Amino acid sequence: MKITDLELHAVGVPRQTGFVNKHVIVKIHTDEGLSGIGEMSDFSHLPLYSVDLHDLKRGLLSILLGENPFDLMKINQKLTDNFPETMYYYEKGSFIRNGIDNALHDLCAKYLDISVSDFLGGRVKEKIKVCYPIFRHRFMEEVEDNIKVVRKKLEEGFDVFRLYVGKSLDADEAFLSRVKDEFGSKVRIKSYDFSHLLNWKDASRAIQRLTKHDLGLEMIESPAPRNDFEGLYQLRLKTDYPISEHVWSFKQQQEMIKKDAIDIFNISPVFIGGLTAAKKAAYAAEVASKDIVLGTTQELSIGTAAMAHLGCSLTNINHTSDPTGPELYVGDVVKHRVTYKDGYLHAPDRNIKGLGIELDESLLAEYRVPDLSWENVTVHQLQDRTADTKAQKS
Ligand SMILES: O=C(O)[C@@H](O)[C@H](O)[C@H](O)[C@@H](O)C(=O)O
Ligand SMILES: [Mg+2]
Ligand SMILES: [Mg+2]
Repeated sequence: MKITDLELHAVGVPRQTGFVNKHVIVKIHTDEGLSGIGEMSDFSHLPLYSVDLHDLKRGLLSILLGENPFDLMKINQKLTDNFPETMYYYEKGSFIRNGIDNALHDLCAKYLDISVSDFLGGRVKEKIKVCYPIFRHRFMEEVEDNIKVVRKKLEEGFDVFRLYVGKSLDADEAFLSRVKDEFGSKVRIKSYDFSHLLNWKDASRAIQRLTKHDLGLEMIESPAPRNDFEGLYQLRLKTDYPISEHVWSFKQQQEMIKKDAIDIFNISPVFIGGLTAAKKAAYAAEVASKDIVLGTTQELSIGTAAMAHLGCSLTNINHTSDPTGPELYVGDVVKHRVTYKDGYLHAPDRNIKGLGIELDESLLAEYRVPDLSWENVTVHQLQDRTADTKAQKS
């Protein structure tokens, strides 16, 4: 089987909050008549530059044309040579590699007439416990709106949430005590995510305040600037709560292992550049005796299905994971979205080959946007994933 062509389609899909995220849907065609689909998820993160899709397609074709999709290691090596790791969380090269690697997995599994999880090594489970995100409070008046989100999602079966914190600790605390008063033990908040906004000493003081409201806290995420391994290590000594951090390069993962800087690796294919790379990061974590959690950029259904296949094939996910994109977006580009039930992400039926997800061409056309260019967005909108333009005073 040889790769003969590639299609890249940019789509803009709004979230329930009104915030629009741009993704790229990938199709890889072969001389066997088989095609694979993938997703380069959520380009709507800082830094403010955009990828030119015509250029990208030309470059990727120069890497992929004529290759056998089963040569995953060779192709991934070529991709990494051309879209190298940069030690930056939201590096767009990783999103690009991920979309291609997703589609290659879909293609190879379809060719073999098996599901992607069987291609990845089989299943250890059928579903993954996940949590719904509560985006960062900037103002006290946002607390009641977020309580409404908890109320609604609890009715839909989500009993675990994670909370982005660190901009208004008063509001963070008010939210936590409201959750406790209204929902008691029916709701858990599994992590506080500082998103690298604070230095470790400020984060340490914030952790002291926020952990007074422990509602089932499993981890504290990104409580130091990116790549501040020493800061993470210092924090780890100061708190009994496990510290988690995203993995965005193998060098960074190596430094975190060497420094014993964290307890839990947050692994998502999009940030490390594909299923192949994510598997490697998960195995590295296992060798280093660290836990893992499946992270997210909030993918659409294709990206989420890829993660569900991966997650169900790994033996060392021992924390509530994060992928809930299809629950956040108002639409999708597939015939049937991935399934969430009782707070679990279910892997697509194992009897369906490939990713088990079918593109819907009319939805693809409906959400298509001409390119990945930026509309008017502010830094706080990008950091806090909100359509609200009201800025903080300080
Ligand atoms: O755990 C995280 O840090 C998040 O999922 C973070 O990456 C978010 O900004 C996410 O990517 C989103 O788009 O909401
Ligand atoms: Mg995070
Ligand atoms: Mg994202």
